[in-house]
Amino acid sequence: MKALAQPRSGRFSTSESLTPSSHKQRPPRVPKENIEPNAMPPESSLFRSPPVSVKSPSMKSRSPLPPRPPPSSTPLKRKLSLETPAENVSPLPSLCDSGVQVILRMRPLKKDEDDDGSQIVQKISANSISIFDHTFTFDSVADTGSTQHDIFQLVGVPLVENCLAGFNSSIFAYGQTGSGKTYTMWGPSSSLTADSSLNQERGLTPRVFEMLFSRIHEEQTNLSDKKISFECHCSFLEIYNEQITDLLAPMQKNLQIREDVRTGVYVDCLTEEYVCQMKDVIQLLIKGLSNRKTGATSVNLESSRSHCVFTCVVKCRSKSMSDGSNSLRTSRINLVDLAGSERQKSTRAAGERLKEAGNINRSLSQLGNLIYILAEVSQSGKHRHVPYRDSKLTFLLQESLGGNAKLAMVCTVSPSDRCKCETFSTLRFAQRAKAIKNQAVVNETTEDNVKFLREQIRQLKDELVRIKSDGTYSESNNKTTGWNVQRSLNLLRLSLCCPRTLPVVDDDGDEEMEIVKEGSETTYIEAHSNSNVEKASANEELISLRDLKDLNADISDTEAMLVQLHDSVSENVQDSGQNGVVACEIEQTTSDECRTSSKCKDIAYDEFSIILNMKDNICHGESEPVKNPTMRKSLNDSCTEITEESSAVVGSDTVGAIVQDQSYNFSTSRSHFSPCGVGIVACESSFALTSPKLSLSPRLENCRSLGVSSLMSSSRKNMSQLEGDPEVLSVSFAHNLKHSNNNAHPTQSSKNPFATTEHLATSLRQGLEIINCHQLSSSLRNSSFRFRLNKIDVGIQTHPQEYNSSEDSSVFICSYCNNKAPPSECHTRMQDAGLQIVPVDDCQSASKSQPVDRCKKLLPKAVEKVLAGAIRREMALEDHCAKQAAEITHLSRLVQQYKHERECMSIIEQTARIRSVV
Ligand SMILES: Nc1ncnc2c1ncn2[C@@H]1O[C@H](COP(=O)(O)OP(=O)(O)OP(=O)(O)O)[C@@H](O)[C@H]1O
Repeated sequence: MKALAQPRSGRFSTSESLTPSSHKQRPPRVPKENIEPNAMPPESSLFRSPPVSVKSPSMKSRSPLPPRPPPSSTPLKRKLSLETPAENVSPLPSLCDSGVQVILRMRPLKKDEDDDGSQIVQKISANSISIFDHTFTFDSVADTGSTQHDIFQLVGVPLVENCLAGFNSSIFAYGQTGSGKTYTMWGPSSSLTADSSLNQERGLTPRVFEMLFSRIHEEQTNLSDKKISFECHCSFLEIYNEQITDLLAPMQKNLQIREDVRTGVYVDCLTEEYVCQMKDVIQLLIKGLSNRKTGATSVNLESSRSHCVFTCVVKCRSKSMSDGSNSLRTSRINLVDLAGSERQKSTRAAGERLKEAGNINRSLSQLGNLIYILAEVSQSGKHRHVPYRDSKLTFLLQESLGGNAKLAMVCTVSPSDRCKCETFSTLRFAQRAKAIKNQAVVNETTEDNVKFLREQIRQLKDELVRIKSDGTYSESNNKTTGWNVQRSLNLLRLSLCCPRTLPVVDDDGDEEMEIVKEGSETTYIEAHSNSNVEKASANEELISLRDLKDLNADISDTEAMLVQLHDSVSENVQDSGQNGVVACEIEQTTSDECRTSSKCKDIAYDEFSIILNMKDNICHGESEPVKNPTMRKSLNDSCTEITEESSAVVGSDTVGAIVQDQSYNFSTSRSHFSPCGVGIVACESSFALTSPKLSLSPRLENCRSLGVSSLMSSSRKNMSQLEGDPEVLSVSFAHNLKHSNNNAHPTQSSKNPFATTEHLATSLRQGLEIINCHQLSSSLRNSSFRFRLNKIDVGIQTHPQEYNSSEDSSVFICSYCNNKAPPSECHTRMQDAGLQIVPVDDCQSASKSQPVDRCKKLLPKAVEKVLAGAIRREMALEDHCAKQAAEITHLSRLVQQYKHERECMSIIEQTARIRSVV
């Protein structure tokens, strides 16, 4: 059985609520109603709408509240905004923007409090009090002499009238323990007797129902032109230690709060009793209150230890005698007696009482927080997260707090000096509550509504048939129905685009809250999880979104890497200039020139040689005769540290290095391996560009903060030979990366996440193509790498086979003197030195102050370390990126499939909803 069902005709009769994404959305808040806070509701006007402010555009523009969607966005909304209460001709509910009515009630001093008879709280006018030179103003102040009848007149009568007019209405009693909340709401238990009408102490609730039944009878008698029937159903629950218990069936504990698109929030399995007379209500009150958790504290002998909510849903069906039109008004009354806040110091609670007190205070604090936020939103107009789901109380009563209900709050205080802290706290709470603006609507469905909705159903059915038949969507039909079939899809798109910060679809606090609490995906899920079907889809969606989120993060990382690589590739292309030789090539640039060349220096610092090239060279190197088996194994494993013994490398390539502003030049022989086995053995692969591997996407997260940049010396000419103009590729790549980055950025949205995903994949592919081109080119020609390791700037340069083949292969650069020398001679020298890589100006520097030995030791180790690490990373990244690429493809397919299913699902759901409404 459903209870606490919030009639939401004001919601669901708007087109907004007809969309799957908006069923939880609160009606947008509008400017403050221009009525006196304490103004009584309209004269008994069951079928006359209560005062409603007409929202003119100018009024809207002055609103401090969050901007609303344009009123003409949908037909239903348009009607809603144009409606005037006087005319009351619209089939749609009238709208009433109302502030919270706050009454301050002071209970008389108790005997034990009456030390000197002085009261710290003084009533200074009908609606204000003073306390220690502070003045607080509310809607009304009921001092110690006020009676139960006074309170009823202040809040009870308006509640009844509002209820009969079709508004949801709530009264909350808030205050510290022992301040008189229970007394105010129900009266003393002795007052709840069969003949309670004679008891002057009976509380607000019995008085309200007395009046309600009386007014119902009155309406049925007086309005002779209409046939009217009323139905009232009551439920009674308590929230004790964050668990809901049915007070009318106390065996039913730990009930769950659920939400329904049509009826709103309700408590599952809560007993609802039909009541038609006062006696019925009194019985329920007695039963419920006797089941409520109470306990004795030092402050209150019969302290309520739970929040309790008495709810009555009143349905009024009327049929006009003149034109035979039917209408249904549904309103809901919530009478809430909150547990009292208490300080352990004053109540000296212990054991179970202490635990209760903790829960009570926490729950009240969450309520206070929510009130604070709602007040701030109402006053500043700023959009904020409203944490309705922080507690059962706020979640259950969310409609009363800032939503579709008229709310009155009776704040009770003790005038005793002992309670000044709690009293101040209550006064501040009351002041904040006063600032909240609810937006109540008349919950009425008329025949015109039904006609309108029938027409919508017809159109939706047509749309559904059309989409089922050809899978297309008609925008024109969308305009006529006012319902956007693609909205859910757009939400998905937005979610996909901004997985970390989902868009707030409307100024609905609850949805916003989900964003903060559950994360972006959850928001979307929550917003769509009011049916099992939706939940199932939502779960799938969640999985997809999470996957995409992770994937996006990975792609972002990869892209960042690619951008860096691309930058350096571009730079390298520039540096290569016309001759295609890197600027720092040792053969063409002396070490001094390198040092003095700012360009060279800039490049040298914080840059690292291209990892991919190393990998490629290793692969190519395998086809070369391997004279050092140890090294070969090392290469193949790619992960082991290369030992110095295995570093007797000589190839036809030349390796240059710059160590701490010193340039070194090294010669290698083709018949040997380098210590790192990378980029030194010349390759013989073809220039022909085969399809590049998709997976290469270096990732530098563990790269010891090495700045990475490729300095491969591939000329434009070579690139063109490979495939197209490299610059064209580069530009395209850069453009794509930039574009992809923009789209992938969490705070930025894109219109098409599917395109984004594919776009990223495309960018990755293109980027990798370029890198591979460079790899290929560089491995064939020459390349130089530079990096910085432990404050050492290192550069490595390889010279291509062709280059060397053009030279006399028996002659290469001497690593000692930087002169061309016969290999045997140089080899001997290198062996003597015990190093494969030696300073280029070793001969010269030996005579200088620079300690040559130190450089000799330093360089190989540094190079080995970094290169071995680089190879390892590169291999891992290759696998990783291959997986990513596969994942992207898979997800793209899933998303496309989901898109179609979702569209169809939305239409089916909407049709079902409208059918159920009708
Ligand atoms: N306005 C009042 N006139 C006379 N007696 C009052 C008034 N308000 C409260 N009392 C008395 O004060 C005592 C405490 O009141 P009550 O139980 O209503 O406090 P409470 O705020 O509900 O406390 P708790 O939060 O602990 O349940 C009761 O004995 C009640 O009869």
